[in-house]
Amino acid sequence: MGNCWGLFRRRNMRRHIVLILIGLDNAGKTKTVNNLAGEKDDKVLPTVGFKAVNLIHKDTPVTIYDLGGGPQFREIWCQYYSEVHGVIFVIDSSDFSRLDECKTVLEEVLSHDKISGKPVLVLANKQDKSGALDDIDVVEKLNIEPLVNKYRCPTLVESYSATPIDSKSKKIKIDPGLRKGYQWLLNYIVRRYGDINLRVQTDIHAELERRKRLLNRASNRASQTFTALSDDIATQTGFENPNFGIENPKIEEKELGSGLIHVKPLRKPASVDSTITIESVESDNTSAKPRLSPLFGASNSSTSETVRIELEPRSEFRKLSPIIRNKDACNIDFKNRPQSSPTYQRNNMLSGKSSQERVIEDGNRTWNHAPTHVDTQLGGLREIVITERDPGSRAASSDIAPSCPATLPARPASASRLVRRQLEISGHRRRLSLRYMQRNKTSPERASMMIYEQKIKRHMNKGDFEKTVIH
Ligand SMILES: Nc1nc2c(ncn2[C@@H]2O[C@H](COP(=O)(O)OP(=O)(O)OP(=O)(O)O)[C@@H](O)[C@H]2O)c(=O)[nH]1
Ligand SMILES: [Mg+2]
Repeated sequence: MGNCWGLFRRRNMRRHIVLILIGLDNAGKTKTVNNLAGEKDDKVLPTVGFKAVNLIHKDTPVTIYDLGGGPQFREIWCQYYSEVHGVIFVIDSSDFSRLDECKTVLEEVLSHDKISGKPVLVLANKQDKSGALDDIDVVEKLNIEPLVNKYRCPTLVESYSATPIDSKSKKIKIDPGLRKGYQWLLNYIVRRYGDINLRVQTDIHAELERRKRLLNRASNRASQTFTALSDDIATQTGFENPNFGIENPKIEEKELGSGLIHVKPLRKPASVDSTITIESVESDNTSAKPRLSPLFGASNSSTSETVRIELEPRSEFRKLSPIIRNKDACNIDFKNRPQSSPTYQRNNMLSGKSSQERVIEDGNRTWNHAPTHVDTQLGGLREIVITERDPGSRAASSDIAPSCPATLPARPASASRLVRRQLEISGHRRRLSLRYMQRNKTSPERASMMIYEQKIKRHMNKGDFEKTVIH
């Protein structure tokens, strides 16, 4: 029974020997492997990259990787080290000028942690050339003995010639030295196949894991870049155009503050969250970078007004606005900043003294007590009120206020156009544009409002605003 089990195991144990064939360029590696494969080659060309040759040794498949020996190809040798059971290192024993280079390269190979301890066959090729070093000379010149001892590599050095002596003979002759060395290497591996193969499989697994980690890291980087890129694209192709020029800046002062702006997302957000960005630029300098929002920063404008922005529909408002809605309120504005805000403190200093009440009519509804903020320190800050749309007046509020010029279409295509139009109407010296951005729900910035300053971006969170009811 024990014998049957052993036979069964032996039959089912699939051996596959993998060898690597390396050495300096022009050493005769390809010629050697062709010789082993029984291929007659009159002329061989330098190997670019690698070539895999499949042979059979006593029913065991053998794969030999013939790698290019040029300096540019030596870097890829190590990519094969983990999966090989043994090494064939070929030397041109007639080329004395490259013996030092050869010695350095051999040490680099043997010292590699995926090679150390594996069997190595050193072949001293081109014995047919006069003055070629034989195997003993090669051992001496390349200092092979201490080298292989140091890296615990079982090694055999054989001299041979890859060019058959009888070149006219049709039958391929394998040099006895080559045959002997090759047989020794394969027999050594077969005898210790279990141990060597265990090491090979472990090394392959480790290498695969390493490559997987690298790939994951690379794909993470790629997705981050993609997210950043798509955000950028969303910003650039959303609804705003920071360099939009005001076509008709000469508008009567009396029209200031008139009109109602409807802000609506281009696409209804489904699985993504949304952020609105408000920014302003000087209208008389279209190439200027966006400056601090007139909501929160200094303004050179001497005018003061209220720009109303209506968001619709009501259910979308939370998604769109960074402001928390009051439980019982239906109107929300930006005017109350947190108490820590310098603007808020300045407002308090001026509390009510400079603020006026203004009534703005949109034709259907009257906006009472919409406070216009005048901040002397800020040089006439324009106040922007974002108001939730009254659901009862959906149809009416979808129209532009009658006080707007008649040339305007009933529903402009985008929020930025609406805002620009509002500013054109008001003749404001500064331009405001709205950005509609979609962000992944998991993004921590999903409910933030970006205020653009000259060079830096400031993120305003929900907590930066207070809810207010406008009666
Ligand atoms: N005289 C002689 N020439 C040989 C022998 N073996 C190879 N050559 C010649 O040496 C040259 C290089 O042989 P290759 O087999 O291409 O050498 P290689 O090591 O594969 O070179 P790379 O692919 O560039 O790394 C060829 O011109 C061969 O004909 C040999 O035993 N004797
Ligand atoms: Mg070659």
